[in-house]
Amino acid sequence: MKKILQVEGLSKSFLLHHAGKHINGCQKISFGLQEGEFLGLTGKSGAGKSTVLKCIYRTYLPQEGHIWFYSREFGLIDLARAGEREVVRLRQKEIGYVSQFLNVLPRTTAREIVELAVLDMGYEKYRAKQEAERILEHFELDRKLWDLYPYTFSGGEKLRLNLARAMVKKPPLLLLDEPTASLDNASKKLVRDLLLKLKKEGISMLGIFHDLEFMEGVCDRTMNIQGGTIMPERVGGSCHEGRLARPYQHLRQ
Ligand SMILES: Nc1ncnc2c1ncn2[C@@H]1O[C@H](COP(=O)(O)OP(=O)(O)OP(=O)(O)O)[C@@H](O)[C@H]1O
Repeated sequence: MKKILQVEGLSKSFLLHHAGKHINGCQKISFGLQEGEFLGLTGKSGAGKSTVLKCIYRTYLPQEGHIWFYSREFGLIDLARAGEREVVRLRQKEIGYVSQFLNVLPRTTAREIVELAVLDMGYEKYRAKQEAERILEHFELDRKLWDLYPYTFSGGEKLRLNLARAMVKKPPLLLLDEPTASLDNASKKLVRDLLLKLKKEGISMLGIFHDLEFMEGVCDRTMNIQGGTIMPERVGGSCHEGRLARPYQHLRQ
C-alpha cells in the first residue's frame, strides 16, 4: 500500500494578543496515512484534534513540522510550507474537508452548491449539472430538496449535501471534522454507510468522531490525542500510530 500523507513533528500554538497568552493547539504530532485507509482521531474536547485537521487543510499554518502529501498534480508536497496557489489547487481537486456545519453562499440552492464545486475545478456548466445530479443521487438527497436553499434542511440532509459537495471533486483525501456531531442515530447510520461506501472506492480518510461506537467497523485504526500530543497505546485499548486498533483488526485480515 502507498502512503498518501506523512505528518512529522507538527506543532501549532495560538497567540492571543488581547490576553497576551499562547494557547497550545498540538505539539510534535507524527503519523502516516496509507491510501484507502481510515484513521480516526479520538481525545477529549480541546485535545487538539481539529487543530491537526485544520493544519492539514491549511486553515491554520503550523509553526513547526512537515505535512507531506502525495499530490497527483504537484508530487510530494509539504502542506506546512506550500504556497497559497498550491493550497487553493489542492482544495479544489485533491483534499476535501467536511464538518457538521454547512458554510454556503446565501440564496444558493443545494444543486447550485454542488455545481459551483464542479465549476471551481474548471469544468463547463453542462458537466457541472451532470456531475451535481449524479452525486446528489449517490448521497441520497431527496430530489424534492435539490432546488431549495439548504438553511431549512435537517442535520442529516445538510451533511449529505456537505459530503456531496466535497466528494463531487473525488478528492483522494477526505478530512472529517466531527461531521456526525449533531445527528440522530438514524442519520448517523446513514453517514456510516456512506463512509463505508467511500472507503470501498479507495478514498483515504482522517476523521474526528466523539462517538466511539460509530467508529467501530469504519476506522482501520484510531489515534488518541491528549493535551495536544499523541498518547501511547494502552493495554487493551485502542492504538497509537503505526499499530492497528484491536477492535478493528478484523478489517485487515
Ligand atoms: N483559532 C484558535 N485560536 C485560539 N485558540 C485556538 C484556536 N483553535 C483552537 N484553539 C485552542 O487549541 C486547543 C485545541 O483545540 P481543538 O479545536 O484542536 O481541540 P479539539 O480536540 O478538536 O476539541 P473539540 O473536540 O472540542 O472540537 C484548545 O485549547 C482551543 O481552545
